[in-house]
Amino acid sequence: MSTAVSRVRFERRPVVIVMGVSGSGKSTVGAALAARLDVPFLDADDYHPPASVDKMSRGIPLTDGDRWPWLDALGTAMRARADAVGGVIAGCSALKRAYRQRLRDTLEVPVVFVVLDGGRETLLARMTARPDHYMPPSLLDSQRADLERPTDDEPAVSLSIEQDVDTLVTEALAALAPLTPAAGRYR
Ligand SMILES: Nc1ncnc2c1ncn2[C@@H]1O[C@H](COP(=O)(O)OP(=O)(O)OP(=O)(O)O)[C@@H](O)[C@H]1O
Ligand SMILES: O=C(O)[C@H](O)[C@@H](O)[C@H](O)[C@H](O)CO
Repeated sequence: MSTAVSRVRFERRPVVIVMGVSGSGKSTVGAALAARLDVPFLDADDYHPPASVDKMSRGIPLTDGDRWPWLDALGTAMRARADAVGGVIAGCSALKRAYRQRLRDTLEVPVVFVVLDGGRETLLARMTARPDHYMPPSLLDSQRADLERPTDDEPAVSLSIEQDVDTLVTEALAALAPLTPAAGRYR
């Protein structure tokens, strides 16, 4: 857990971005965490324009220029949920520090990044086994090259993906609980 995360106090309920490279489990862990916290889950995959999905499915990595409007669309949608419901979880690669800062600037409320971190072999195996996803395993190395892990001054909790989903959710809940007002705690 970073020093910065211990200073976060959620206003009502958790506002969290589950981040990591493709295949790290953002959609799976993010949705399970949101269900436990009883907050909406937004999958960043749903915010890409068709041209970006087409690009990735042809094995071409996205550029910063492709990603800025996508990050802004996701951040705006998260902000609306945070305002309406008090909390929200998103699954978003958020690979670079500047992307995370852009999301934080759009959100304007405290957010914690839950980083799903793991080795190339595990990631490749999970991407290869996954049926019907537009993201080809050939893009894993560019994802890993783009990844800038959060530093201590960013509000982030890092978890190892070499554990089952239930364990990851339990660990994330344990990290988030002290930051959450009692009335907003999960059921
Ligand atoms: N901790 C885990 N243990 C075992 N399998 C997992 C775990 N987390 C995710 N998986 C599986 O690995 C695959 C990738 O997970 P998922 O699609 O959630 O990743 P993702 O980060 O959202 O990927 P992408 O960014 O490419 O959409 C899925 O088939 C999922 O069921
Ligand atoms: O920033 C990016 O390159 C993209 O967000 C990718 O990470 C994909 O969207 C996702 O991982 C595949 O589903």
